[in-house]
Amino acid sequence: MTIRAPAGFAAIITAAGRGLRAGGGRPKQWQDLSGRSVLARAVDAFGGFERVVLVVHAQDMAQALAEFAGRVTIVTGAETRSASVMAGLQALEGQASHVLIHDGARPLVTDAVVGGVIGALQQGAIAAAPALPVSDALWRGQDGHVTATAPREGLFRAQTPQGFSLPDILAAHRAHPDGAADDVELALRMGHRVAITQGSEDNLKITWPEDFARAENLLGTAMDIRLGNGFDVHAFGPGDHVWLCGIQIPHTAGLVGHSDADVGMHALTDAIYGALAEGDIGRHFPPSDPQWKGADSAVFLKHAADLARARGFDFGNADVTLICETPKIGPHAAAMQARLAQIIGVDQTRISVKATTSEKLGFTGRGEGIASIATVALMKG
Ligand SMILES: Nc1ccn([C@@H]2O[C@H](COP(=O)(O)OP(=O)(O)OP(=O)(O)O)[C@@H](O)[C@H]2O)c(=O)n1
Ligand SMILES: C[C@](O)(CO)[C@H](O)COP(=O)(O)O
Repeated sequence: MTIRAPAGFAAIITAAGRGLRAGGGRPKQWQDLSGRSVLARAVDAFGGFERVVLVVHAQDMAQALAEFAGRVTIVTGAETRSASVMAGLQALEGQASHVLIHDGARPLVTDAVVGGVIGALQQGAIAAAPALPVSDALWRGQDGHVTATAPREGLFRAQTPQGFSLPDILAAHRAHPDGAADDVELALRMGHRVAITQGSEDNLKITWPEDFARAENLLGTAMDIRLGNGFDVHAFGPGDHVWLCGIQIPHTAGLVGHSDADVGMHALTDAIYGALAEGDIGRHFPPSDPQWKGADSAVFLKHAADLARARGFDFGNADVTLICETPKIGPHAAAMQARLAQIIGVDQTRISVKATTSEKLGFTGRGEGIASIATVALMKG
């Protein structure tokens, strides 16, 4: 159910930010959240409003028109959130009595939250906005240490949509072109009383990469299971040891590579990137970059594992197979499993390392190098 707004109530949805803190290939509001974009979910929440103005970045205008034309009025935003809001307000001037201003980055706003703001405005408030009381202790900190505590009584975490009488918030923006963190701050600067309405823990603002996983959990979407595979080969060359799955093994040859040439760890790292649709090691650690010359491949594996966790995934299991005639892997397999488990941060029982020969066939059979294949399962939900 989408709440039906009273006549004269309009909405502005701000979506012109670049989402730098959230990362990803494109701004957070355009990224997928369980099958629909963050922004599509935010826009849907205001489907019961007669007028909705969507503020987007100039670079996103084509996509916005393709996705939302006909449902909302689309205008171009500006450098700051306040300036983007101002662009939306100008588009609404004279066309509504009240406006609710909402972050396009808050996709899970509920009817109850929107209804609370509308209700307060209908009862005569010039401004009303949802918030939640701060429930954790508050500290000041510096250099990773607590320097002081701060009282939390009377403190709230501000959310959106923030609702206003349209002429009053327009006047506030015109009087303060320097902007503010949010629109309530501008209303306060004008001396308006702002009613606090009930916020919701579900109404999170997607800000950091891990917020996508939080939002997906709140949506209660089905478990997301990802499988990835990786394959790698390194040739033998001069040397007296090889690195395999993080363990140094004395050998009659070394493995040739830009990094430490740990073929097992590379295959596993690529399997994780594959499960995340994040390319391969070369994309994240280009071989053309001299800083990775001779690098410990644990750096690559840890990066991939951290990326999976940042996306909200836990490790189901990983299975690595080394393909070579020599050296013998069996005596080292347990140590390899332990080392891989340590780097990824999982119990050893979830990591398998095994080996096979290729029956003297092919390049591994001729002892020219070592190949490895790996499979990983990631789970979320
Ligand atoms: N110039 C801007 C900046 C922000 N916003 C919007 O305001 C909301 C809240 O801003 P924020 O979470 O800070 O988004 P970004 O500015 O995109 O994030 P970041 O600071 O991480 O780059 C978002 O929906 C964002 O798209 C906007 O319309 N115009
Ligand atoms: C408007 C807002 O979402 C209210 O909590 C918040 O002020 C936006 O802050 P940001 O620093 O632009 O993310």
